[in-house]
Amino acid sequence: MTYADKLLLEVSGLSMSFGAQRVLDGLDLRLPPGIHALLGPNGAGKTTLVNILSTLLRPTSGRARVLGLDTQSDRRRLQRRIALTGQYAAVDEGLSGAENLLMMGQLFGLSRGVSLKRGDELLGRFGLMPARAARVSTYSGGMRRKLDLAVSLIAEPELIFLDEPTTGLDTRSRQALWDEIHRLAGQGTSVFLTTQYLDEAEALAERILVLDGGRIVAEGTADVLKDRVGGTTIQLHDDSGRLVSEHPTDGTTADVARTLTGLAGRDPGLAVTVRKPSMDEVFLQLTGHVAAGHEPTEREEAAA
Ligand SMILES: Nc1ncnc2c1ncn2[C@@H]1O[C@H](COP(=O)(O)OP(=O)(O)OP(=O)(O)O)[C@@H](O)[C@H]1O
Repeated sequence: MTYADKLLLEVSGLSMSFGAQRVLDGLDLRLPPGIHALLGPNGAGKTTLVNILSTLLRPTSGRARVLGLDTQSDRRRLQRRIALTGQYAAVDEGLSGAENLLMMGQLFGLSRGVSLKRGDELLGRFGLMPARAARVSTYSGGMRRKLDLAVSLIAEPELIFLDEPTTGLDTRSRQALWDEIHRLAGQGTSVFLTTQYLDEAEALAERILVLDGGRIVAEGTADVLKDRVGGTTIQLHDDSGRLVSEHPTDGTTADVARTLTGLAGRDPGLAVTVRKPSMDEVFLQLTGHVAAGHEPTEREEAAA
């Protein structure tokens, strides 16, 4: 097995333009198997990248290998090993949930019996058993999204692309999807998801990629990205909550104790907080603008 075979994704010099608009601008990426989140604001090019990686779209230039296969020349072979769940549920409205799963299972070469069995397992896992025989046209948005995910999992892909999987879902459905993504990862399926939500990227992904201006502007674990933006600090506040001073720390008990010993003599009455920058602050620092759906805090406005 070559090194490239062990990589989940390998992208070099990838660019995509629509007319005069350059959406991706010479992207380079090498990712191992695992859960990866592509984070970026509206229009950053997340869907465009996912569509290229999942073979739906041909890049203007550059190349991408997924699971060791070229997205253009090995298109067919690659399509059998990946699944894509889009922002808009792509299931047949006229069929029931069970029929959609049966159809997709058979399309992927599974027998009728196996398709039905696996389909019912998936319906159960997503809490859709009561709606098993109901037409999808009667499903709520959240139910459709879950069915969409179930449909893309029936062939047990090695890699699943989830394009903004929880956009528009209520908190409970969102949590159910998060749980399912963790479960998938636990059984060895890799996940490449896009999101505009920092908390989602932080909760799910081992590695976060920040896409902005057609390029990956940062890459790493949530902790690594937070460290790039100044890391952990000890903050001291007075009675009225005003920030009096802020001191860098590595966050360990030894370092916090040492720092506080020095400070306690000077300001014995102040309140202490040990604080890591939020993913929102990280996003602002890395891209120069706030993330979608986020009201900037005073602190972030000051930082901008
Ligand atoms: N087929 C297309 N033809 C022309 N322009 C396109 C096409 N697809 C995408 N674009 C443009 O490319 C840019 C990036 O779009 P894309 O959907 O990849 O962004 P995104 O990061 O997924 O955004 P969102 O979070 O809003 O889904 C946008 O300005 C969009 O209008």
